[in-house]
Amino acid sequence: MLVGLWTRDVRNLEEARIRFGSGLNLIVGANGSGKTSLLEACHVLAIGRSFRTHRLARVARTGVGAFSIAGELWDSIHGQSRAGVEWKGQRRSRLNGQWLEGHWEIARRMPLLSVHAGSFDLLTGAPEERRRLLDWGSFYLHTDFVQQWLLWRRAHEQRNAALRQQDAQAAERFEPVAAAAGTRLTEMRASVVEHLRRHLNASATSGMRQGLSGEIDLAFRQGWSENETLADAYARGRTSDLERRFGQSGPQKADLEIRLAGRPVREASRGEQKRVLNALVIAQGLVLVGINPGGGAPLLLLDDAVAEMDDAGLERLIDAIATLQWQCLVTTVDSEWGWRVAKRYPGTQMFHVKHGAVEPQPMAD
Ligand SMILES: Nc1ncnc2c1ncn2[C@@H]1O[C@H](COP(=O)(O)OP(=O)(O)OP(=O)(O)O)[C@@H](O)[C@H]1O
Repeated sequence: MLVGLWTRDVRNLEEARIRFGSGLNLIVGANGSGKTSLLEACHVLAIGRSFRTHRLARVARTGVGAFSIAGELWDSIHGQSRAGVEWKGQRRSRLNGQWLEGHWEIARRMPLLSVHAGSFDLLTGAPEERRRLLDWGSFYLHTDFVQQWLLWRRAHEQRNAALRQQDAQAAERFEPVAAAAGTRLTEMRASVVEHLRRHLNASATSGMRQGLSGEIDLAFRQGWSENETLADAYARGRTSDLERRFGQSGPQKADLEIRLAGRPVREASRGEQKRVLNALVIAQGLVLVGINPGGGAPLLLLDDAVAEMDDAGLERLIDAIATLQWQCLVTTVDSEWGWRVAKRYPGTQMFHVKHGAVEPQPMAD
């Protein structure tokens, strides 16, 4: 749970200090006030990346060239932790006063899920987006994920470098490690698909699926022929890989096919896609909770919740989150909608954002 957040020089937010509630937190403000920037700060703190840009430099307030974000976290395994991330030409992360090598340790203590304008890329964009979903799940489900992923990526890049240099012997030398780590990585990804598939059809997502023309189904493509091992795929493809100067099969080619009513979800309507996204995000959260009951509940970020969804769809999503008792930050320009939600779910916290300043809103009786 994200108990408190402090940010400096994140986009138009000069400085913000917030104590969040453990349930629904509504962030209300006009267009351009800084609502998405606040969610972006949470995302950077949790994952070390933004959901709006690959370049953290862009997150820093124009003219400043640096930003800092700190959070007070709580989970049932570690108790209270203090996490921080700052950027000044490069990213540095720290946990409980110690500088970290990467950002993994914070991600583990702050599992986060988000739905925002870019989330549609998961359904309609490049396979990379869906591989990221599979790797996200593998990270939480399997303790050897980081080790195997780093092993595979290094061996894969070394093999590709050898292919570029037309050195068949060197390429072959990296294949055993790439095949072993790549096979394990693929097993983990397949297990995530199984978990997601099960939760997608669970009762917790039934509200999100209501009104859809059929079932949501997932099919995993591992990145090479199902009829051979990865070691065999590397060996069989080596001559052709040398001609092309890069490896054509392996985990870097994996994809997840998402189908609605038997058709690729990219052909579904925007409203249907939004429901599929919402069902997927709840399924992801259930995967986390399933690993660590009681301690693994995610922080959910919903940017511009009212956009692109009918009232019934939105109501069912908020209902599901409230029932599951997950912490959730929801932004909206619609303060009337915000007050309605706050009235319906006791314990909801409300914040108002105006010209980059965030203020808690006292709740009406
Ligand atoms: N690096 C930056 N430095 C300063 N301001 C920035 C930076 N990047 C974006 N902005 C500005 O910050 C403001 C807040 O943007 P943000 O996307 O957070 O608004 P929002 O409240 O989510 O708006 P909307 O409701 O329209 O989505 C915008 O005016 C934007 O132009």
